[in-house]
Amino acid sequence: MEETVEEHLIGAKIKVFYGTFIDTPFIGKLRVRQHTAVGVNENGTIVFIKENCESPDIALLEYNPDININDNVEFINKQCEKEYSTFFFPGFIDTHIHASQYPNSGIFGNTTLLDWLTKYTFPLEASLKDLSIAHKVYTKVVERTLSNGTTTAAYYTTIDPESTKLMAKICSERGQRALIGKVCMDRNSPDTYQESTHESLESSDEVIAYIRNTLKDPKILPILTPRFAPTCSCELMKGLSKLAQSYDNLHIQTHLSENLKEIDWVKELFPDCSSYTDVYYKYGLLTNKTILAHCVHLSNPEIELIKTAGAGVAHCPIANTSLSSGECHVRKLIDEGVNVGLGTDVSGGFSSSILVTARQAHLVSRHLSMKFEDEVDKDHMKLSVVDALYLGTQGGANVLNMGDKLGTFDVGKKFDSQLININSEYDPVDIFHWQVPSENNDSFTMEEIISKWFFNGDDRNTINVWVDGSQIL
Ligand SMILES: Nc1nc2[nH]cnc2c(=O)[nH]1
Ligand SMILES: [Zn+2]
Repeated sequence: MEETVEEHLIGAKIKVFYGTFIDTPFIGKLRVRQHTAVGVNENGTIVFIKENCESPDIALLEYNPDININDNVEFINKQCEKEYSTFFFPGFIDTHIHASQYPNSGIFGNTTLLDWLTKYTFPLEASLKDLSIAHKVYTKVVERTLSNGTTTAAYYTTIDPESTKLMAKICSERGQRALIGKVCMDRNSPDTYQESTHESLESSDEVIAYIRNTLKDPKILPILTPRFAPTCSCELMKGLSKLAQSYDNLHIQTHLSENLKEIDWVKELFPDCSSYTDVYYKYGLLTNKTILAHCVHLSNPEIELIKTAGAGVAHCPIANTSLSSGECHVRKLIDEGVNVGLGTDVSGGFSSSILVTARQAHLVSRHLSMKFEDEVDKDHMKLSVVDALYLGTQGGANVLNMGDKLGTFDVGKKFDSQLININSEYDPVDIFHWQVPSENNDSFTMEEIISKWFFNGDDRNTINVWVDGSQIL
């Protein structure tokens, strides 16, 4: 017999999270909701939110008066006496990270992009063909990103399909939401780390088939990954574009306009294209599901192309400083209507934490502002703490074309969350008693408390993590 909708609701399991919820629904906006109950169904989707309610069971019964509270409900009560100190915050979204480069975090010396690739990066990536090494590295990077509150990541692996499948399996088993991309590069690469055009396309297809038909975890998605134009032939890029279309618009990720020498090289390699961005446009790789890492030196027509395509930018401020690439004009991109999120870009970036990356985005925007004469322009270039947190959550979700599913706490979205505690014995934030938000004039606002966490916090403050409503840390 078919269940009625009501019977289904009565029998269904539900989790009700209760406490303080903080998120950034749009750039510049910090939303703080206290004494709030958030109901999450078995699929990990938020089904109700009730603000300012005395207890979570009242909110639940309002949502469904017939529910059997004893059997079908799990309450996760994190409302503390010290309301300011423990709060749910959306899981961070890393829109650009090379899982395979994790062992080199912090190793870049004085190199810049092209010699860094040759000296450090290609040899390391090649070594992950050994599955036992790949297993160690990939297990560690997933553990590390999760402990820093990253619930979704767009990963690059290497050119090797077997270890790429292993990475997808590790993410699935550990419960992280991930886009997994086998790197494609069929020219201008070392002999020991290069594939033919045919191999690159075949093995990309093999990884897609594994993720879709064998792994079958809806949280794990394949993403086509032409490394960057200099290492991809026109045939390869055309082939990948076809592959993306044949699977109903697959995600694509690549690098764009990171370093001036790289840009000159692209001009030489593609004399028929009007710009670096035009290369990806011409070969069908610029879609509303394309993630473009860096975008430091874009011209106005390139920004227009990206905007029209609906592609997103992964801003990687740590890597851009470490490899001396330049400063991305994040505010300008946002003003022009381009989606921007944050990428750790491990190991061009030395940290796998989006909180550290957001901090760096904040600082880089101040360096950029110093180049402007006009006081209004100077100020406008600066990203606030709240802006940077937006980029690490909802901004990133928009870049992945998942803005309606991830990034904030709203009905219909997935419950991907971290629980932040900024008043535990070993935490590094150090809020003093007179700073605790209260009626007292000297106390801090919640925005100031968030600012202390933003600049001083680390993984010790991320005490739990949920993806799709399931606790995984
Ligand atoms: N930062 C960075 N830029 C790239 N451009 C091409 N490959 C890479 C890479 O691995 N890291
Ligand atoms: Zn990168």
